[in-house]
Order: sequence, then structure tokens, then C-alpha cells
Amino acid sequence: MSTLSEAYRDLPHHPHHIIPLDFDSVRTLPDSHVWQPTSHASESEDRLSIPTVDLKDPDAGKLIGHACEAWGAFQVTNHDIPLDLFHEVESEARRLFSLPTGQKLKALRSPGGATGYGLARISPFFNKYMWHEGFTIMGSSIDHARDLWPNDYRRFCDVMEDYQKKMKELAVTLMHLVLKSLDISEEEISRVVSAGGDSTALQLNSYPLCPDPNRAMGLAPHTDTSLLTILHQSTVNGLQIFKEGVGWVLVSPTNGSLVVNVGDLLHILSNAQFRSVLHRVVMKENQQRLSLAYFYCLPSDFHISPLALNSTQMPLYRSVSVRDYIGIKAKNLEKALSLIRI
Ligand SMILES: C=C1C[C@]23C[C@H]1CC[C@H]2[C@@]12CCC[C@@](C)(C(=O)O1)[C@H]2[C@@H]3C(=O)O
Ligand SMILES: O=C(O)CCC(=O)C(=O)O
Ligand SMILES: [Fe+2]
Repeated sequence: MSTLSEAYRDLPHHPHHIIPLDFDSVRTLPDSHVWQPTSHASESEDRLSIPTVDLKDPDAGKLIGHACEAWGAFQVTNHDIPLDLFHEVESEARRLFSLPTGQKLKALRSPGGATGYGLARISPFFNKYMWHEGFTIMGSSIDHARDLWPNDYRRFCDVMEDYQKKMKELAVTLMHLVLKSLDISEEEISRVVSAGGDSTALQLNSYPLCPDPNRAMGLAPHTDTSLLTILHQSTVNGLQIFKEGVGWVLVSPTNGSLVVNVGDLLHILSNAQFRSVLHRVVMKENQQRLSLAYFYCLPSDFHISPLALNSTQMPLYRSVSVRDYIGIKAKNLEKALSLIRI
């Protein structure tokens, strides 16, 4: 077995970094959740934003290539995924996160597990806790859903399955456009894209209503491990991406558009021509925030190395299996890429 979940199985977490706070029971922000004030690129933040690409534009591939180079992220419109589907997934996510804490803990991610309810995997790297709860799905969600709703789990599973299917199709389309813009041979493109097929994850994120949003952190700065991540954010602001020389730039939700960002695996594959982008979620508004993140990855036994090389370029990264890279990242977080540099 070389599934993605298997790669996470041998990287156990302490329960302190799995079990979220009982958010409903706290009236003031506990000290364990108070972060230093966060900086903003205040002036530029309002003017600058990541590029938007219309997927039906004949130049979409070129535009996506530019966006991945300049920003490591872009928004995509005209993707043909019906708005209703986002609403259905969000409504099921809301149903899950509004369960009583004791009930949610029945689907808790196990210490050596990859799926289920819990804190973000990056939690152990920070000395404060994030104002966040997540639910990770890899393939079928039936086992956890049965534990949560013994008599009424079908709807949740069906909606999540439908969403993952649509996301996979979109991810394949985007991957082809992205890799073509890198001047990679058709053969290599097919090898990478077809390998990605079963190595995906869907993460439901909830940022509950917070008693002191200015001193809390939704999701701490991180890059995704994926090739590409496709994110749907509900109507509430909070996502920021880091742009070199500018600072943190807000990515406002716009109705029906999806945020796509470059992950570490594409960063390696592109020989750093495309950069995995640092992003975080700040607590801006007095509302619960939901997001749906779909990670398109590669199987754990896939050996990844820079492919986008012309005759004069040297590879910047050594070849590494996805399993080993995930292990390096689990120990070193943001230093992982520099640790595999040649
Ligand atoms: C396929 C993935 C991608 C994971 C791990 C695994 C399942 C859950 C994903 C996230 C979701 C939240 C941020 C992140 C940083 C986290 O802590 O868990 C992501 C991580 C990664 O991109 O590394
Ligand atoms: O909630 C968001 O907008 C971002 C979520 C995210 O970065 C992730 O799940 O990796
Ligand atoms: Fe992320």
C-alpha cells in the first residue's frame, strides 16, 4: 500500500495536539490561545490581490503559469462546479462542527491516524493553539460518519464523495495547464497527473466564533504539502497569503470562485519556478468561518524530483519519495524544502 494516509500513519501526534478546545464552553480567550499581534501589509493589502483566471479563457494556461510564478496562487472562475454543491458541502460541514464536543470526539483522529476530527497537523510546531477545528477525509468518510450519526450518515458521505469527484476533475484540468506552462513533455505530464489520482485529501476547516478575534490565530502560517490545493472559502474573510516584498495580502472570498495554491510537491517538480506559497488564516470577523481545502498530492512511493529543466538548468532539489518528504516536513515544517536542496 502506498496511499497518502499510510504516509501519515507513522507520524504519531500527542493527544494535546489533536483534541480541539471545547469552543462552546469558553467565554474568554484562554492564554493557551493568545498569539502576538499579527502584522499586515496594511496599505498594499487593500490594493493588491492574487490574479483571477477565467478557466474558459483561451490563454488560461499562460495566465496560470504567470500567477504560479509571481504569486504561487490564483483564483479560478468559470470552473463549471455548481454553486449548490458548495452550499451542500458547507451545510454538511456545519452540521458536523455544530455537534456537541463529546459527539465530535467520537470521530477524533487517532494518534497515528490521518483522517477524522482534530487540530491541524502543524499544531505541534507552535507554542500557542489555533482557533480552529478540522475534519480530514481521504476517500470514503463512512467510518467516521457512522460514528457521528449512526442512523443518518449517508447524506454526509454522498455529498463529500460528490465534491471530491468534482474537485479531482478540476485538479486534473489545472495540473495539465500548470505542467504545460512549465514546458514538461506530454509523457511526463501524464505520468505525474495519473499518479495523483488516488492521493488526495479533503479538509473541512472551521474557525468558530471567537471571544477575542484580534488576539487569536485561525491557522498559523504554513505551506501545503500538495502539488496543488483548491480552496473554497465561505463568505467570511480571513485567508492571507504572503508575498515577498509586500507582506500578508488578504484573499477575499468572491462568490463561487476557488483559490488555487501551489504546494511543496509542485515547487519541487517545477525546480522552484513555481513557489509553494506561505498562507495563514487570521480571525477578522465576528462570525464562524468555514473553508473546504482539497489537496491533490502524489502517492507515498512516488519519487519526486525537478522535471522542469532546460539544458542549462541544474536541479535544485534531490529526488525524494513523497513518504520521505512528508516525514521530513513532519519534523521540520518550513525548513523541509531547504533540507532537500542540492
Ligand atoms: C494531505 C494532507 C495535507 C495536510 C496533511 C494531510 C491531511 C491534512 C492537511 C492539512 C490541512 C490543514 C493545514 C495542513 C498544513 C495541516 O496541518 O493539515 C495541511 C497538511 C499539509 O498540507 O501538509
Ligand atoms: O481556511 C482557509 O482559508 C485556509 C485553509 C488552509 O490553508 C488549509 O486547509 O491548508
Ligand atoms: Fe493551507
